[in-house]
Amino acid sequence: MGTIAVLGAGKIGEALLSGLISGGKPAEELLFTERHPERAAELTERYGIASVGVAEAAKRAEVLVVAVKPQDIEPLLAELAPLVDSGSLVVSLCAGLPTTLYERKLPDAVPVVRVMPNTPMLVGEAMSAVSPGRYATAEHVRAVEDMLRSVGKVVEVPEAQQDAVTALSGSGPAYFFYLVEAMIDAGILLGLPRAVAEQLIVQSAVGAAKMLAQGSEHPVLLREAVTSPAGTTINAIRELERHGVRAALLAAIEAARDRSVELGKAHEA
Ligand SMILES: NC(=O)C1=CN([C@@H]2O[C@H](COP(=O)(O)OP(=O)(O)OC[C@H]3O[C@@H](n4cnc5c(N)ncnc54)[C@H](OP(=O)(O)O)[C@@H]3O)[C@@H](O)[C@H]2O)C=CC1
Ligand SMILES: O=C(O)[C@@H]1CCC=N1
Repeated sequence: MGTIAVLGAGKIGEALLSGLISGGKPAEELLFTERHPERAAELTERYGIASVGVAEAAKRAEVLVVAVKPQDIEPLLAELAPLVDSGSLVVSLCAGLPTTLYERKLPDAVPVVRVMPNTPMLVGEAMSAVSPGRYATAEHVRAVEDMLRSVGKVVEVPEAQQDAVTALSGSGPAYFFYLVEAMIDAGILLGLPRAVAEQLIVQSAVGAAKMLAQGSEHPVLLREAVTSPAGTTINAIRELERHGVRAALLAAIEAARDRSVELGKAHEA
């Protein structure tokens, strides 16, 4: 894949640029657009990547990655429409926005691939789900998957599943950070120094994640192995069940899915 331009270098845009650089992509083959000059200068200084306008991005890049908030999509598509054609490749990272929105607002036959990544791209551990739009060929999908594989893992899903994916893995890192934050607070409650509580919980999270990633045992078995008869863990599990933590997670992720659907509906014709 040649030059990639990220349109909107905020949190996820920067995570992608940073991950691609760490994955070996030369800075000369990356571009970004950004509406705040100070932010643009900061990113150029940090990664050596040039900031350009949308017109130059469309002219120089083979792949245009849209990473603006869904609320900002309409003016960007209006700007892009006269600049792209069927030889371009547009990749959307935006929660909720269907490929049909792009196909409606851009000229005929512009290929669009919808992707839901997550911020662990920054450390080469993203989980990304990819869905081709109407005009995207297998070759386009392969190119996008190759790009995403350099910053983590990739699955292809039917586009109808993207709102669920967004709620699960797009937002997923936030749930783990929230859990870690709450567990560190518990350490403070029990009288541990914050730095010690942080180290204990972060390393426990890393260890648990590595065991899960190995995939040799189901999470239920891994949890059971920690839960000794008449021991400490079962007392904690009883409290988690009593406070409805499992039901809270189901409801939380369903609410995130509903918001993704709503973001897409806001741009229906
Ligand atoms: N953050 C995450 O974990 C994930 C985010 N996403 C998706 O990625 C997209 C971006 O999210 P996130 O990075 O969190 O949001 P941010 O607000 O951090 O980033 C978006 C950036 O785009 C800028 N921008 C808006 N319009 C334009 C434009 N026309 N030209 C150039 N820059 C523009 C914004 O400027 P300004 O600051 O002025 O608004 C902002 O800097 C969203 O659609 C989101 O759904 C997907 C997966 C994960
Ligand atoms: O919160 C959001 O809307 C974005 C999409 C997935 C993660 N962050």
